[in-house]
Amino acid sequence: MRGERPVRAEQRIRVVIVGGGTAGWMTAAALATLAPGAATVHLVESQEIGIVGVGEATLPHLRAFVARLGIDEAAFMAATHATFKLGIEFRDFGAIGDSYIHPFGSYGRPLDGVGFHHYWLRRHHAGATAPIGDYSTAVVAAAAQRFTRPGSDPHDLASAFGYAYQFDATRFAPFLRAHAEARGALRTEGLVTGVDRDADSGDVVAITLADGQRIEGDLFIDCSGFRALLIGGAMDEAWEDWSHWLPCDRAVAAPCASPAGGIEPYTRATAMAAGWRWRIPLTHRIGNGYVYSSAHLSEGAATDALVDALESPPLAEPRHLRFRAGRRRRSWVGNVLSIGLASGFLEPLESTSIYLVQMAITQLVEHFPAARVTDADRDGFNALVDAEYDRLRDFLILHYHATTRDDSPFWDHVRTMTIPDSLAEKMALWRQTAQVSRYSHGLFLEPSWVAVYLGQNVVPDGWDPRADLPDGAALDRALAALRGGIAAAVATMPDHAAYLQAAA
Ligand SMILES: Cc1cc2nc3c(=O)[nH]c(=O)nc-3n(C[C@H](O)[C@H](O)[C@H](O)COP(=O)(O)OP(=O)(O)OC[C@H]3O[C@@H](n4cnc5c(N)ncnc54)[C@H](O)[C@@H]3O)c2cc1C
Repeated sequence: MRGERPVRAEQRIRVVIVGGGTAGWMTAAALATLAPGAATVHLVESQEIGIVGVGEATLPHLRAFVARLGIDEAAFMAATHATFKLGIEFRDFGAIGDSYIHPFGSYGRPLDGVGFHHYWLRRHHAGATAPIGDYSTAVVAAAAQRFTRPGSDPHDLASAFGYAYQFDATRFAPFLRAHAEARGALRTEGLVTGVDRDADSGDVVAITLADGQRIEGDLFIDCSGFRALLIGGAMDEAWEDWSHWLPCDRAVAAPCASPAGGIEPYTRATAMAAGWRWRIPLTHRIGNGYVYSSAHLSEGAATDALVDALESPPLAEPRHLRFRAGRRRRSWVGNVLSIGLASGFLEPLESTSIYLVQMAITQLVEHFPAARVTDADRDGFNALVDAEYDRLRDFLILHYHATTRDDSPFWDHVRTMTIPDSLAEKMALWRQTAQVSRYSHGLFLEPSWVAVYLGQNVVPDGWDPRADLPDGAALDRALAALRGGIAAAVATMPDHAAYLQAAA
């Protein structure tokens, strides 16, 4: 599998996956479903070690994964106690008391090729008070706790949004396991204790387990989580550390009972003294956690702050997790490819980890060697993974850096720290021209950046001059009609909790 060495033409490629968390079973399910003629799949996991098992909020892309694997959405949602998600509400980030929703979907509609937010900025600077969220169907529906699946006409305002899921992460991997095993994936329970490498090529040829079993393969996928047994251990691939920009390195998590009333179709992130707290409503409980910087807060104080903030007593002992922001210098080295926490970690502020797993799997399936793996395949894969990680890193840093908070050492640090040049350039472009750096693929396109910039009070003084062309009164009427149309469309949507019940 290395360089130009042909793979064994007479057989399917033997894929060995180390790790049975979300990353491992997503990979196994995808390969068993999408490449059954090309690969055999053998997954090794150790229940003694267990899985991270947090990761309850997702992005709309997961729907495509579920659909492509032929998974029935209703069955998947029932098995994982899932709710629908229209975006993330950020509280207290730009300043204490502030709140905005980063929606899955656009604001308004572009007019004559000019983005809607330019028109909004023009009217905002003229004194108009309606927040930009009033022009997003996802924001208005989320705030009203209403939900329906979008229709197929993208020009219809009522359909101008996407949705994702909030689910019980401990149930996702077992659900996918059943799917993968039904399609021929093999599973072995055991602790990996050794890795055999070819002396000449450096490729991994086999892993050995504590009970002496030896499992050979052609392609090894490291889904061993933070342990990174193959990519970090055997291949010793360097780690690029980003903790100077993203200092949160701990989390404490605890579920609590759902309050009476509705179920919010959105995740909430509330800024705290030394990080932020998530709140994720599922059908049977609320998931909560405090992501914090251990340089600024002790474990005990973080736990107390989380428990104090819960709506009801915790349903389980608080769980403590440790991590570091960053990524492997290369995710695919030789015949070892890392997916999930083994390849990198970005805190869950924008629910990006499972997306990154999915993106890597999609690339793997697309690059899946028909006959041989070339350096170009590996380089192409690594370049895409790097680009995604680097852009997400900048997007997350923006949430911290774009603040006026000076109420704790943590917020003083992130407000005043030196940010990556790539983010400084993006912010300068926005401030000067109200333009968002464009890229054609990947995560978080223009509306997402607009949501966070405006939500955190980074408001440019100018806008695209073409937005000055329409007559002011006519523009006001058009904006009012848009708001009214969205409000009317949302008013016809069912209550989210009732919709879930009807769909169950
Ligand atoms: C606090 C926190 C909150 C998060 N929230 C979100 C979120 O809201 N949304 C989101 O998308 N993501 C979130 N994530 C990330 C998400 O949890 C992970 O991306 C996802 O669970 C994938 O984990 P994994 O499969 O890579 O690793 P793990 O779940 O750690 O699985 C590792 C596997 O490797 C196995 N293993 C390890 N060593 C050995 C060995 N020696 N022998 C055999 N097996 C071994 C383990 O048994 C396990 O099966 C969050 C992460 C954290 C830490």
